[in-house]
Amino acid sequence: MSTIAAFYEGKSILITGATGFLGKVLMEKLFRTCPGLKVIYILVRPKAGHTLQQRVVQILNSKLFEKVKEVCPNVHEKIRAIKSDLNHSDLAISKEDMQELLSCTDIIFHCAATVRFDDHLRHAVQLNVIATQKLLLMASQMPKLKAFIHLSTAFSNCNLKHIDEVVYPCPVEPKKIIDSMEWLDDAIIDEITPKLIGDWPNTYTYSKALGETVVHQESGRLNTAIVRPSIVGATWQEPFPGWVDNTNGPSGLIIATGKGFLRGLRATPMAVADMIPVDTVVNLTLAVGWYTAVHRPKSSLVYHCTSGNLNPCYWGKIGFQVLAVFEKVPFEKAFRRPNAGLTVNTITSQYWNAINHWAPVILYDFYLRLTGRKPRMTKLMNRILKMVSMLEYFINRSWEWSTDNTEMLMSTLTPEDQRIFNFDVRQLNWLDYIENYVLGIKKYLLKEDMAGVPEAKQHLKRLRNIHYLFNTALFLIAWRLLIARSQVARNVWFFICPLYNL
Ligand SMILES: CCCCCCCCCCCCCCCCCCCCCCCCCCCC(=O)SCCNC(=O)CCNC(=O)[C@H](O)C(C)(C)COP(=O)(O)OP(=O)(O)OC[C@H]1O[C@@H](n2cnc3c(N)ncnc32)[C@H](O)[C@@H]1OP(=O)(O)O
Ligand SMILES: NC(=O)C1=CN([C@@H]2O[C@H](COP(=O)(O)OP(=O)(O)OC[C@H]3O[C@@H](n4cnc5c(N)ncnc54)[C@H](OP(=O)(O)O)[C@@H]3O)[C@@H](O)[C@H]2O)C=CC1
Repeated sequence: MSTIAAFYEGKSILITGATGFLGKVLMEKLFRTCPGLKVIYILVRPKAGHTLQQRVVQILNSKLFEKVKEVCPNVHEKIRAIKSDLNHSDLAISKEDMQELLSCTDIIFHCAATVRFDDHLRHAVQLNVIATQKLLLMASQMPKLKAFIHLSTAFSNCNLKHIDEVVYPCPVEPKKIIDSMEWLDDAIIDEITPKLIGDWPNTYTYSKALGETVVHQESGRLNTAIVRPSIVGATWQEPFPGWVDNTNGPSGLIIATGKGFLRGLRATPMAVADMIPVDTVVNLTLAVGWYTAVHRPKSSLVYHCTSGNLNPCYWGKIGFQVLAVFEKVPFEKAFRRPNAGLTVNTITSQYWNAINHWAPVILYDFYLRLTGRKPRMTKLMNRILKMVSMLEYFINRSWEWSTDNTEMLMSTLTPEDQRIFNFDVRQLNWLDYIENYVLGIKKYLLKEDMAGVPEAKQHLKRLRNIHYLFNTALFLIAWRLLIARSQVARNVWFFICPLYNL
């Protein structure tokens, strides 16, 4: 039997962020491979008019959990949703629930976070730093606790080029930042945010760095570990390839490209695209949970869950493959034919924005207005270009992450655990992975049926014809204007015309 699965047998596990992208895959894998676990507590907040129970049922009824139901039919009995809001100063957990958590929890996986790049610093600090601190305080009162595993990001030190598996000191102590958030008003925070975050590109990466420091400071008293994934993408293998359920990171850009809105990106084709499949992150995280609890390393360890140094892929290659998949399996109802380019040149990128991004949507919105409909394309384009501008930082640079701890952990696993909890990215075939990723976006995010592919191809043919017609009309108008204004153009025209009459 798998050593890791045996370890989780009979354990009570607390997961934060279980309703998120990574949290769902973590829960799924735990239930599927460790059905002997006692209970998974999840901290959930009611959201969008859905109660806790409704949110749990929604997750368990999703496609992601189909295999779990076969292996662990009583899964709903093993999941216990605890009402909590991590934005709240006391995490808004009831006294009874708190009592149960304190006395029963064996392991904590802290995944909850705000991953928005443009979040207000106050909110980012509240969730990614203060809530982490509160959870650590809770953890310190848990007599049975064996390990506290904190999910961070490989980009928490993206101000450095080479990043080791250590917690780097922050320029300002987290405590000082937390204190200042209490008395500064939003406007002042807005003003000082750029100075505070310094070399970090956004409040997300900055607050995650502070969060790590908070975990590190507690590591003397608690058995902690930090997992740092890079850009998390769709599942590679488990429970099936290509599963994804949000538009963060590459997914949003792939949709925008496939639907024909995004026609160019300011990106460096030879920059390393350090993506990592979500199931790989989950496998490493579960192995880290086991190792930290059983081997109790003397100091708290950081694990890089990255692909660049073991099996590098590049944005140019990913871009080509994404477009190649669109040729075979296009998305439905595209606005324009998917065709995009990468450039490192800012002027070219601005030109593309004007001609390829703004001009078509402005024209289309004008047409919608003329036909009495509500214009909507300029708003959408604004959102896409905002997303692109936020991601540009990450697609124009390469980082080097050392992975000594992660490789050490891999060598510690039994061959069976290396297979069941596989996090060896050297085995990943990028072209296959990207193909499944794009198909996964189509199926699970856009909910498009493969039966609609012939119609989608037909639609693209119609768009191509419209494109040719439009270009021909544009050329004729331009030529006509030129002839009217230039003697040279008229001479060329009269020279060519007789040739046509021959
Ligand atoms: C030699 C040259 C060869 C050239 C070949 C040619 C190749 C060209 C082809 C190109 C093909 C495409 C290639 C893909 C490459 C992709 C590159 C991707 C780069 C990714 C880098 C990521 C770096 C991450 C580093 C850190 C990792 C982490 O640790 S954290 C996780 C990452 N976090 C995020 O990604 C969050 C980022 N998002 C945000 O911060 C915000 O969303 C926002 C600021 C961007 C936008 O905020 P806004 O308030 O405007 O919108 P929001 O509230 O978020 O959304 C509103 C609703 O709209 C939906 N939405 C958003 N985007 C899309 C979309 N694109 N498509 C569809 N729908 C979208 C969103 O879901 C919301 O819907 P509701 O929830 O229903 O309201
Ligand atoms: N996705 C990625 O590319 C990467 C992610 N990571 C890290 O992995 C972790 C998980 O990320 P991911 O799953 O992608 O993020 P998601 O945005 O998908 O999930 C975030 C989770 O946090 C929960 N949460 C947010 N605010 C609160 C709150 N106030 N109270 C209770 N719960 C809250 C969300 O709950 P709700 O459903 O109620 O909103 C959700 O479950 C994060 O720590 C992130 O930093 C690291 C590297 C890359």
